[in-house]
Amino acid sequence: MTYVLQTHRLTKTFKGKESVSEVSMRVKTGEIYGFLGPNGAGKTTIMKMLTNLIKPTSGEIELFGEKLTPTSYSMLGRMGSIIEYPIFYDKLTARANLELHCEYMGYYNKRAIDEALDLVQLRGIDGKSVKDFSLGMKQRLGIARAIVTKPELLILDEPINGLDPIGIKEIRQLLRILSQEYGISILISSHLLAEIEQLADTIGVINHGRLIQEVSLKQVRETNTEYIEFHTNDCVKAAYVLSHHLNISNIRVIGNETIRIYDLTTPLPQVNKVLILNDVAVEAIHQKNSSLEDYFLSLLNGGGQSA
Ligand SMILES: Nc1ncnc2c1ncn2[C@@H]1O[C@H](COP(=O)(O)OP(=O)(O)OP(=O)(O)O)[C@@H](O)[C@H]1O
Repeated sequence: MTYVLQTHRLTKTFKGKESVSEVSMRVKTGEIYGFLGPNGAGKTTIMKMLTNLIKPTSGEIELFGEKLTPTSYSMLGRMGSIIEYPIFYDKLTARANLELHCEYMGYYNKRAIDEALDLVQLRGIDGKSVKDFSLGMKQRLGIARAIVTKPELLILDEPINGLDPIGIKEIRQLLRILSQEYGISILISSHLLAEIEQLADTIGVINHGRLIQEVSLKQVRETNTEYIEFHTNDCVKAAYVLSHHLNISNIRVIGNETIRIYDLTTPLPQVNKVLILNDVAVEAIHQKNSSLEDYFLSLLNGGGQSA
């Protein structure tokens, strides 16, 4: 397994307050990694450090297997990014903006601009001034600018924020093409699970500057589709009985009185019986379907610890 990007205890402090705290994340080469967290969680700050726009207070960043330093210019040339809102020279045309960017990056390949414009479906209107572009068109032009120099890694900060459903679908399709057909690794952030769950291979959940969880979506889907839930006044004892008498380890304790069992190999009546036989008071035991949303919400709300 190779990683295109890794951070080691990455931390950023602004005026004595930690906005990013000891984040150690790993993005596999070729995957789409979704950064999920509410506004203010620290996503943009991390992305700014990854692209050398701001300097970490402590910790390390490794890109393409090498440590990022303030002078890693060649490494930055292997990345494309949109951090916060993409800014253009408004009076210039879309094509002129891309030409300027290529010049700035020292990248000279006449065909690359046409290819990037084709990919984001702006080829026919690339002679228009950017000031006449809609938000969706600007986002697509931002992606064209990020990919025109043929990067191996794309870093996109909320690229679908503010777009209508059609615009969101277009960007999603485009990112899938970039990943699957061009083999570009992508790190994308969003505060909405629905926006990235259809796209990402791995999700890193971030809240209050900390990486709470890094999981493969496939794994989450497999383990969180169905579960048995019950209430009890002794979660510790219940967890012990489940583990030692029924050999069930995939459980989640929610708050003080609720337990979820994600391993459904033992039928509900049997679970109930064994708990009662071992003097665990069980209330309202039932089988439920969980959604990905429940799973991530419980992480963000601080509830749930894997036993
Ligand atoms: N230059 C700065 N000076 C002081 N505080 C900052 C600065 N940049 C970011 N912060 C703070 O760091 C925290 C994380 O902000 P950040 O923008 O990284 O979050 P985010 O997850 O990207 O959220 P959003 O989606 O709203 O941008 C916030 O509390 C923010 O106020």
